Amino acid sequence: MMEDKQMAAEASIQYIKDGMTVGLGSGSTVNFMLEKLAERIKEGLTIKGIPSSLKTERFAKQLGIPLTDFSNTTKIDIAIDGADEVDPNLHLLKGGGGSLVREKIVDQAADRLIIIVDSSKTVSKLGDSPLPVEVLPFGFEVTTEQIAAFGCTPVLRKRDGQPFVSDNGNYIVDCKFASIEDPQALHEKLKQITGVVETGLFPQMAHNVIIAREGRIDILER
Ligand SMILES: O=C(CO)[C@H](O)[C@H](O)COP(=O)(O)O
Repeated sequence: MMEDKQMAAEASIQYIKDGMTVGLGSGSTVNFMLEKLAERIKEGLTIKGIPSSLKTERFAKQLGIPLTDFSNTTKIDIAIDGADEVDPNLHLLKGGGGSLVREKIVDQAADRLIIIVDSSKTVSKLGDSPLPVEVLPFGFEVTTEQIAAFGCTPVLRKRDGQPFVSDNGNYIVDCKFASIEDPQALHEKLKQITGVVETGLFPQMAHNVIIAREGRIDILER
């Protein structure tokens, strides 16, 4: 049986039309979307993708999806991306895969952002998972203390015992808050810290969220 992530991913393909520039998100759910998109392209669909991570870029190239970049166009018709948490207002928490900065640039450039998730990602309030925050490596110790002052427990993300390094050469601090009452306000506060590059809070950005739950699809609209 098709898993829910794949089902949500495939349901997003209907929104992609001939001639579009498509923002390609990151993560395992997006990878299912890329596989289906590659099939449509082989059947004759003409699109160009702008990837939001080096991983997505590599996989899209492997699948034969034509790519472009912001040096050719700054207009994205539609972006399709995953998320780690989605609340009832369609605010998102992202960055579990560490691609939040490029994802936000791509998602914000899109006329329409479609999020694809399985039902495990739906929450009544954001903050069950730690909030990923991308920080400059220089002075990350200071930046992390300043982030903690907003009421969370920050943990520097590591891989093989070393700091995880994002596609942009930065670190990620995973910040566990008791709960996130106002995602926009928290995002704005964190962004005021000089060493913070970007937060994984994406409030008021998704136009649609496609949720697959035990083989059934729900499409939420903002
Ligand atoms: O924000 C992300 C990466 O930075 C991903 O979209 C998010 O982690 C969802 O991943 P998956 O589809 O593998 O569950």
